[in-house]
Amino acid sequence: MSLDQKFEKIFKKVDELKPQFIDVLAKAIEIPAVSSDESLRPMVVKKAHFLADQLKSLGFSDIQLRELGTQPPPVNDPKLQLPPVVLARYGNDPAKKTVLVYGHYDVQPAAKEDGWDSEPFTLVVDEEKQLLKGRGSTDDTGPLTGWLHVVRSHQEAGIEFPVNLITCFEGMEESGSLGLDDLIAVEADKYFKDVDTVCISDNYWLGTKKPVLTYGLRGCNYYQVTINGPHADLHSGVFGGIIAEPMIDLVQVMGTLVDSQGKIKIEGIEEMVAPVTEKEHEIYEKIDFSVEELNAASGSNTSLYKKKEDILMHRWRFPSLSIHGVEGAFAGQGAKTVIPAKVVGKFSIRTVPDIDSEKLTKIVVEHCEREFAKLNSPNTCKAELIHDGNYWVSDPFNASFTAAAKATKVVYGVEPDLTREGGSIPITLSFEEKLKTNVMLLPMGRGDDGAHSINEKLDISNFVNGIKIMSAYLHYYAESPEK
Ligand SMILES: NCC(=O)N[C@@H](Cc1c[nH]cn1)C(=O)O
Ligand SMILES: [Zn+2]
Ligand SMILES: [Zn+2]
Repeated sequence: MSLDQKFEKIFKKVDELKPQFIDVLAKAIEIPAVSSDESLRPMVVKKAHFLADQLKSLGFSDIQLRELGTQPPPVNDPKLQLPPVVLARYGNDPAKKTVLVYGHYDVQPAAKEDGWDSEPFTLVVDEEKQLLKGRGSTDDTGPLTGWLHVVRSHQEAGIEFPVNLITCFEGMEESGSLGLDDLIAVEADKYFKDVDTVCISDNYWLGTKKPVLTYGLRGCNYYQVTINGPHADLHSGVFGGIIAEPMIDLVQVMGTLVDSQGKIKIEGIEEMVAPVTEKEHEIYEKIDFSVEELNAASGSNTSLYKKKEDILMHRWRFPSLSIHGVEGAFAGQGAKTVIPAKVVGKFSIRTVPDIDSEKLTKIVVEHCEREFAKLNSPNTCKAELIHDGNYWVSDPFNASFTAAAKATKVVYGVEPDLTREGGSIPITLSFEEKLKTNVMLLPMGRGDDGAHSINEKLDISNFVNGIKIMSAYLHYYAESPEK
């Protein structure tokens, strides 16, 4: 049977099975697997078991829920267990290539009060807009379950699976992939011994129309600054003006990190960024993107840059510093006259070549300490790294990218753009280095999916076509003469 004939059968099955695939996604999304919320850790574990059950019913073998030990500090509960990594195999034929598919089953926090139109952990199938709405729909439960549907479509279409598949599904990606590095190192010569390539579907098209393949990610170093003052929250009428307020100190320290144009004000970071090369400019010219698409995705007109090249460079190859929030501060409605006793400011820096993570942390911590010292406050200040994750840049013309480009052409009828991504998948570089294989990023969703935001969605066409691309990719990769 020719590849085209195989694709016809598989794609037909994907279309037929769409309602069942959506049903599996709905069940997975129902589990609020928020890795950053310690109280929800049992839910993250529950989702791991849900996936293991799905894999079992599909006939995967050697299914392991691998424990990673306790979560390292800073953490409230020092005995908090990390969620397990779900390892499984589908096929073990030495004559076939082996593809490791990575995805994460944990999600970002979400609450209706944040502004969602519906309950975030109840999948909404919007027939009118043809989209699936719910936390994790695009990041990353939708794409992760896509791999399971690839297997089922092959089974029901009666097409031999072209490769050996290994899953590595983790539950801490949104919290820095804690513990996974060590597991990959330990299993490099065991469970992952025969892996020829790694495919990750956990990012998005740049815009809304053109499919992309991704060959670069920024890293992410996440920090917290804790300012400790009085023993308890106090009445601002009784104590205001006569005690040193932690929140006043914190906003001053945080105010020295970045300006409103996005320029990082911490000395020593700019010097570590690799210079822009002449050749690089050509890359941006070819990419299909505009400021209008950025505005549409952000739902605003707040872009700091108007030119495509500036936007892409600042998303892909320059660092950025974002301020995320303050734990312990009054954040409700109304006018509570409180002086918070202890506040924890959270910010992260997206890192790029050639920023050294350890050096960056030293610079950041010293900067915060220096700025706090200037305040002459009797409060205490501690700045620390919560987690870091490496940036990654690859060759976009290896066998895996070539196979994915062919698969995209078969499904969408166009050559994908080759993009980098502003976001991070902390474990990507570890796979490349520890397994000595290449890694390819094959996004399923679109740039306006609202990952990490309210009303996160995945277009039904992206879900269905994504499963078809994943299927075709495995066939093209299996046929490729190189690894
Ligand atoms: N889809 C990838 C993603 O959202 N990654 C997170 C990873 C991360 C790092 N630190 C906290 N989360 C991202 O924010 O880019
Ligand atoms: Zn993700
Ligand atoms: Zn995410």
